[in-house]
Amino acid sequence: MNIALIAHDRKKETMVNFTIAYKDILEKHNLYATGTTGLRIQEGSGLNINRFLSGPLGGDQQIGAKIAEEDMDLVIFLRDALEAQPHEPDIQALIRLCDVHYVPVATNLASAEIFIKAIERGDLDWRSVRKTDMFK
Ligand SMILES: O=C(CO)COP(=O)(O)O
Repeated sequence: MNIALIAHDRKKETMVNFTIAYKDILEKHNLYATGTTGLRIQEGSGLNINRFLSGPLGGDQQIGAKIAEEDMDLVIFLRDALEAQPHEPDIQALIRLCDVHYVPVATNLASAEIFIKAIERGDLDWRSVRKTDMFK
């Protein structure tokens, strides 16, 4: 399964700790991240991450493109809801595309933990069916 991991600056430590805590699950999947988040995860957890550009430089849009192409199965986006981001339109666009394409998206740690356990149980296995059938 393809999983995107994104965190705003004040949530990056939480993201790193999350990936360390769930490394045994995450390492079975293809992991993608925006630039700085990906670097921090790699350094902190040792997980292998496919890194895009930093968010403000277009990384959210690059992940959005994968969502639009039905090539992303889960997005964990630990947003900072208390600080304005210069690239807010990109963030909104990414989340909008998750809704358009039925991609589960967790925007805080509590929902991220539920999704990661759901993946382990196989609750998101329907994604592979959608990928092959829906956009033929
Ligand atoms: O800004 C981001 C998401 O909107 C994250 O980008 P970085 O991972 O490069 O900090």
